[in-house]
Amino acid sequence: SSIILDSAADLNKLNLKFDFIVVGGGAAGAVVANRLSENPNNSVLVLEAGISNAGILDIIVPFFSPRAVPNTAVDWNYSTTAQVGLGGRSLAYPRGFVLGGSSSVNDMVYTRGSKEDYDRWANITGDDGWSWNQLIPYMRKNERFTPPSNETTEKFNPAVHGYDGINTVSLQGFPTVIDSRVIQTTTELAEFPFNLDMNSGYPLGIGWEQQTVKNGSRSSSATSYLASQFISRPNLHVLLHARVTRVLQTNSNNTFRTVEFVQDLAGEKLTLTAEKEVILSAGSIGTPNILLHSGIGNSSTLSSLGIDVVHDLPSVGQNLTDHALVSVAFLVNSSGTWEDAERNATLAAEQLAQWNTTRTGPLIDSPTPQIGWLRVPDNSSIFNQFPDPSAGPETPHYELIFTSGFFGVPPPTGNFISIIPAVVSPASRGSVKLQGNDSLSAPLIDPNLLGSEVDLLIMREAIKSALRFATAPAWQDFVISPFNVNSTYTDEELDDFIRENAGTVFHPSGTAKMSPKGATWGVVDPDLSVKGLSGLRVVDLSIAPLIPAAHTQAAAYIIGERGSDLIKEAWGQI
Ligand SMILES: Cc1cc2nc3c(=O)[nH]c(=O)nc-3n(C[C@H](O)[C@H](O)[C@H](O)COP(=O)(O)OP(=O)(O)OC[C@H]3O[C@@H](n4cnc5c(N)ncnc54)[C@H](O)[C@@H]3O)c2cc1C
Repeated sequence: SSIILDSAADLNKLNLKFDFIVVGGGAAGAVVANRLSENPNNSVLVLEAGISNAGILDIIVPFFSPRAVPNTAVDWNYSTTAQVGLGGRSLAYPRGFVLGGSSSVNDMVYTRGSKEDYDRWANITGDDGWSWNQLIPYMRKNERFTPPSNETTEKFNPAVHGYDGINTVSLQGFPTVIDSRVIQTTTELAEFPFNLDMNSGYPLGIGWEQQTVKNGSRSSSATSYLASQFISRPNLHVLLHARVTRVLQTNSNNTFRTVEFVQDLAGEKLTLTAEKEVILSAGSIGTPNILLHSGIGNSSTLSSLGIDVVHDLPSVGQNLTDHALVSVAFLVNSSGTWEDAERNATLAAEQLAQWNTTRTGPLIDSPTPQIGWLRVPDNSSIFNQFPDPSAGPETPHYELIFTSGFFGVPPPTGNFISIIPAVVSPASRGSVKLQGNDSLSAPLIDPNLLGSEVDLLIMREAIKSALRFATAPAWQDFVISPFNVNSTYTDEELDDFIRENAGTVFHPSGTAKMSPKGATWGVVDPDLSVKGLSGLRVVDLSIAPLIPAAHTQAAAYIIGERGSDLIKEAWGQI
């Protein structure tokens, strides 16, 4: 009996009390709901603003992930403020509006980040529980590593994976025209070494992508942590179309266990009170938005917006950090790139039929067969001007994402591949702010992409690196020429190219960041409880004090796993 409900009236009829109310059924929220409801004595409710994930082809078929967002029914359909670092452009800023949250709409790349990334969290928070070594058990609780049955260990290191976790992680199952050339390049150009497994804590080098795909379909937090065997627990309920507008004081002044929500944007405001705790898992945009509308934030800014201040916490919504990317496209002399099916409806229909009938073919994989993680050399003049923004010498400054097709809308003719550099240890910081006191209006989202000069300089180097990669002998009978940028560009021309073309990897983090217990800055303590309040915790990527140099879903899952244990610990359940 599935207990996913659509209407609060149906929930009320059940006449239940809930120990824990989880706000947002995304990557981290679904983990919390699953782990807390393992204990049959805990009654757990998830309030998810978005829709059901069931039956939506664009989020089930891995290769269709770029169609899932932006501007669809499963997207919050946000956009950013004008980005200074991008020449004043505003970008679409998708977030999953669906059970599973952004894990239901993301591109399925699964990367943990570096050991140094998490050790830096431990240093900043003063809690060694956030160090890499202590988080390994939580990485393994998340991961059910399931390489294709014919896969050898030439593509991964079996020793670093979890095999009994809940979320399936696999390797690409269908070959692409770039695979052998990318790997051959690692034997030809010393600056691009092969890395057998980028999830070992030591990501530097070029290697095979690991992806959240199970038997040819997306594995999201909704299909894994909220799979039927879990959602059928009598002590776990999920209410969809339930958009939390505020958390409210319960009884005493500093206790916040009551949530206010709406099901219909024009409808009445409903409230529910948790017996034990409310857990905000609404993500790096949703969580600060709820806190600010609740009067928890910078008191003078809130007052000026006409919001009653209940708790002065100036860091709420600050520290928004994201990864910028830009695509370097190459014209190639080969068929077998994405453009073939993009320009041929018959071929596209055949591929879908193959996926439908046998879960084989090109649609079973995310669009990213290989990835590289690289550093600007230590002796670069960049570091005479700016401190190194990375977590340490084993942590990348930038990433190269390899695809066997044109990233974005392809030109009318020609076959393409793309190498997509991204700045993964950025210095730029932005913010989530309110535009007014209407709790249903969209917040002002400023990721400040490439807003710090050092990030722009690193992006320049990353583009040059992508261009050098494609000059290896491995590409000589394949690449005809770079298509949208080339090695004759001056630094000024590169900067113009970046500002005109850069976008986001969709990794907003850090807007409710952790700090040491007792610190006057930060939003949550290392146990993820909101500073100065009781009954209220945050468990999602917003608590990251610094963005990991990685695609961020693994971090969100890890936070969900450790966060669940911290809650159980607080209630004497472990
Ligand atoms: C287009 C896209 C591509 C991406 N690609 C990758 C990738 O390939 N690899 C990778 O590792 N990461 C990727 N990411 C990022 C990754 O998915 C996120 O970092 C991760 O999902 C964050 O987890 P979270 O739990 O913090 O938030 P989310 O997963 O976003 O969950 C937040 C949930 O809260 C709900 N919510 C928000 N506000 C409210 C409210 N007021 N009331 C009730 N519910 C609310 C949302 O609807 C959502 O379900 C991508 C993201 C996007 C958008």
